[in-house]
Amino acid sequence: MTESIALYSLPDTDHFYEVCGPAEQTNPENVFQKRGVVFAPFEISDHPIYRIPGQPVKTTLTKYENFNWQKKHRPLHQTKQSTYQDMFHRAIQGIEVGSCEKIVLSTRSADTSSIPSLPAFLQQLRQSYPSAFVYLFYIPHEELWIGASPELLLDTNYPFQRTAALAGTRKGAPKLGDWPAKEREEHHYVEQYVEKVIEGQKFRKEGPHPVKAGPVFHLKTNYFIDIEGPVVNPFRLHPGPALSGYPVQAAIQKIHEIEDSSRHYYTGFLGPVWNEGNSRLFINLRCLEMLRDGQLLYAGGGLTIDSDATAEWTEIQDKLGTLRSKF
Ligand SMILES: C=C(O[C@H]1C=CC=C(C(=O)O)[C@@H]1O)C(=O)O
Repeated sequence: MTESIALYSLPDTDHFYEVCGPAEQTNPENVFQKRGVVFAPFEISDHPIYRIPGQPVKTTLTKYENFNWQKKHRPLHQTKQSTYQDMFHRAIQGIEVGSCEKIVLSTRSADTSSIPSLPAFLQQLRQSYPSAFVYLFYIPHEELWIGASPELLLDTNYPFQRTAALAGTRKGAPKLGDWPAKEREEHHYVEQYVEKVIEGQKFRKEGPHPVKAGPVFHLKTNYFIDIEGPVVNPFRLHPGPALSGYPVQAAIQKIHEIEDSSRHYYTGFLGPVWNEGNSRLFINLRCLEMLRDGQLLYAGGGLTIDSDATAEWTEIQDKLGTLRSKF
C-alpha cells in the first residue's frame, strides 16, 4: 500500500478514525472546502498544506501492526543545551531592544531508540492522555508524524465555533493561585490576540483556568463564538502568540533568525474537516517526526523579559517527556 494515512482519536474518546488515500496540497482559503484530514505547517511559505480527502471511518489500530512505514531520510539534527542557551540570550536581547515582548523558542531532540509498534504507541498515548488529540499522519517517504496535542486551534460546529488561548507552563499547579505573574502575562498575550481576531463577533469567554497536559499544567481560556457571518478561518488564528510570540510577525522574524532548524509541521495544525458536520483542528504540539535513522521530538516555550534560561530548558525537557516516556 502506498497511500497516505491519517489516524486520529479525539479528546475524551477511546476510538480511532482513519482516512486513507492520495494526499493533495491545498491553500489557506480552501481548508474547509472538502472533507478529509488537513495537515498544515508552522509556515506555509516553507512547506505545503496537505489534505487526505475522504470520510473518516472508525478503525482498529491492530491492522497496522505489521505495516511497513516508509520514512524519509534527513539528518537527526538536535539542539544542544549550549545552543539553546545561546538562542535564549539572542531572544532576550531582542526583547530588551523592544523588537518583541514575547518569543517562543523551540528545540529538537533526537532519539534513536526503536518504537517497536506504532499502533501500540498510539494506544499508549490514548490511554495516558485522555484529553489530548492523539494522531499519526503519514505520507510515504515524506511525512510521518505522531503526537498527543493538548491545544485546540478551532472547533467549527455550526452555529458555533470554539477556540482557546493556551499558554504558560508549570508542574504541579492545579489552582489559578499557583500561577505567577510571568506565566499569567504570557497567557494574556494569547488572550488578547484571540480577542482581536474575533472582535465584532458575539462570543462567550470562560477562564483562564489551569489544565493538565501530561506531565505539566497550562493556563487555558475557552472562547465560544456564535457564527453569525462567515466562519473564522483557522489561518486568522494561526500561528498565534502561543506558538510564535508577541507581536506575532516580529516574533516569527526573530524565530527565523535564531532557531537552529526549521519547525516543519511542529506548531502547525491538523485535524478532521467536516466529519459529521464538525471540523476540529488542533495545534501540532507534543509531537515527533519519524525519520529513517530515528525520531525528532519537538518542544518549545515562550520567553519574556523575566525568563530564566535554565528554567526554560527544564520546562522543555518536561514537555519532551510527554511522548518520550511512552516509547
Ligand atoms: C510551544 C509549545 O507550547 C506552547 C503551548 C503551551 C504552553 C507554552 C508555554 O508555556 O510556553 C507554549 O506557548 C510546546 O509545547 O512546544
